[in-house]
Amino acid sequence: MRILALDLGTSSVRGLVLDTAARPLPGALARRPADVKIGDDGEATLDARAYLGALVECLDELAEANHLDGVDLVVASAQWHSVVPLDPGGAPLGPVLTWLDTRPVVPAGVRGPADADDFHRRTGTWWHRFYWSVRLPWLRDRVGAGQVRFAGLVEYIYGMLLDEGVMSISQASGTGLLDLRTLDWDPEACALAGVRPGELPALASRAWVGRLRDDFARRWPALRAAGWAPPCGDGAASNVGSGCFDSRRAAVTVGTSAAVRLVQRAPAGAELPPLPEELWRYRVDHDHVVTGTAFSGGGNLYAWVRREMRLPEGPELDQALARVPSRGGVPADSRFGGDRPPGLAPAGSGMLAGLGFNTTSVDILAGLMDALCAQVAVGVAAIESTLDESVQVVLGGGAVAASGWWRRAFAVALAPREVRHVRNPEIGAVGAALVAIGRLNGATGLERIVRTDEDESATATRSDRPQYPS
Ligand SMILES: Nc1ncnc2c1ncn2[C@@H]1O[C@H](COP(=O)(O)OP(=O)(O)OP(=O)(O)O)[C@@H](O)[C@H]1O
Ligand SMILES: O=C(O)[C@H](O)[C@@H](O)[C@H](O)[C@H](O)CO
Repeated sequence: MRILALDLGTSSVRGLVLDTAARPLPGALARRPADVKIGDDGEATLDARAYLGALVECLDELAEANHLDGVDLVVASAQWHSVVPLDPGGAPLGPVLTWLDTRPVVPAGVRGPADADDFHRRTGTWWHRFYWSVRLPWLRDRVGAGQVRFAGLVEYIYGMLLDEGVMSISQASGTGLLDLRTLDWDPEACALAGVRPGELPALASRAWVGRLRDDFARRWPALRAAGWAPPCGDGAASNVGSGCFDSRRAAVTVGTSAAVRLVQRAPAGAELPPLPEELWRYRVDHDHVVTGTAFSGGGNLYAWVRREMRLPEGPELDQALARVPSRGGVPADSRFGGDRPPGLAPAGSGMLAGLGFNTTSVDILAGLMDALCAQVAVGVAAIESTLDESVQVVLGGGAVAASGWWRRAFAVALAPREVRHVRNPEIGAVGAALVAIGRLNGATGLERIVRTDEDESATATRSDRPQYPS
């Protein structure tokens, strides 16, 4: 048995083939960049058709190299919170609003949830521009009077590729419209969203399995008989792929964006664990919740410095960074993309301070990376506030896989906690596979988790190493 894992990320779309234990098979990876359109007004959108096209190209590439042979399960780690308006035939009526889009505003004159604390406990979210309770009325105003339904990016894609389009419990929880205990749409959140029956995707049952539509099965015959599992929210998948699926370990993931989260068992219908007021909560699956805080600045900060300043690359960058101690970069505010909920700072809230004639692009990068470490440290403390003991922290994601300096800065910011690191940058894909095959017990499929102070040890195997340039 082989597993095809799709990673529907923000800066790229990837398809990877994994073995039965959810270990990536060497060389079986196809990747296409995704092009987020960023506007000065807070726009951050993706073109749905172009994104689907990029995924189709990834699968064509894997099929061409016969990597899809023997695949019988397809899983996906997909970005949470995105939304695209669709016409009744499933065609996009506009671009996909991503998590980074800060334009939606709460409508004037509308009273929010009757009991904001209870709303937060039930949905794990707030009445905030980030969630569908605010995004759908804003989008509806823009698409005009015709018939419309709403889907996330992955529901649009599955709707095009598969014989039946549904929304997984994990993806639905990222909308902010799901009651996390009953696993049904929350009536008050849906009323705030102004959503009518039939305008939201159907929720996938625990046993749901999708199949490729005939035209795509002809294109990729190796996938004709494969079952497609309900997609997992990328944050949830990243925790599981980092080996963090119980209260002992929190995952810090730095991909395009960043987050710190804790997975806990909470079967459907059971009472949920306590939720600190500054943290969100979503679902991994029918049996687990994930609680945490996220930041819009992550690997995109590195991408910005690289694009806008003369940042050295590869070993030259590593050597220049080695001269900057942790907390030695310029004082910085990394909120270039604005606040994530519950914060309200708009896009463009980043800041650099203490610049001098000797300041280099590397000092600026270090300051921005350190600023994120400090935000994450506050998040870890909030997560620990509901637990009896402090957590072990596992770092993962493409950006920390590529940057030893960032890993060491996290270890300093999170001390005295034990900080470990997953070398494999494909934690989302691995995690989505582990969730789909029900192996949330750590027995198999996880890349070796190493201590950050063992990072540069000569024991790293080729497949352990980051696949991104430094
Ligand atoms: N040397 C480096 N130092 C810091 N960040 C880096 C480095 N090299 C790459 N990155 C960043 O890593 C990010 C890519 O990570 P990853 O592939 O996990 O993201 P993604 O899956 O697209 O994002 P997300 O999961 O948030 O949607 C990019 O934002 C890139 O700028
Ligand atoms: O846990 C997380 O990582 C966040 O909650 C998500 O908001 C992701 O950042 C988003 O899906 C973009 O990838």
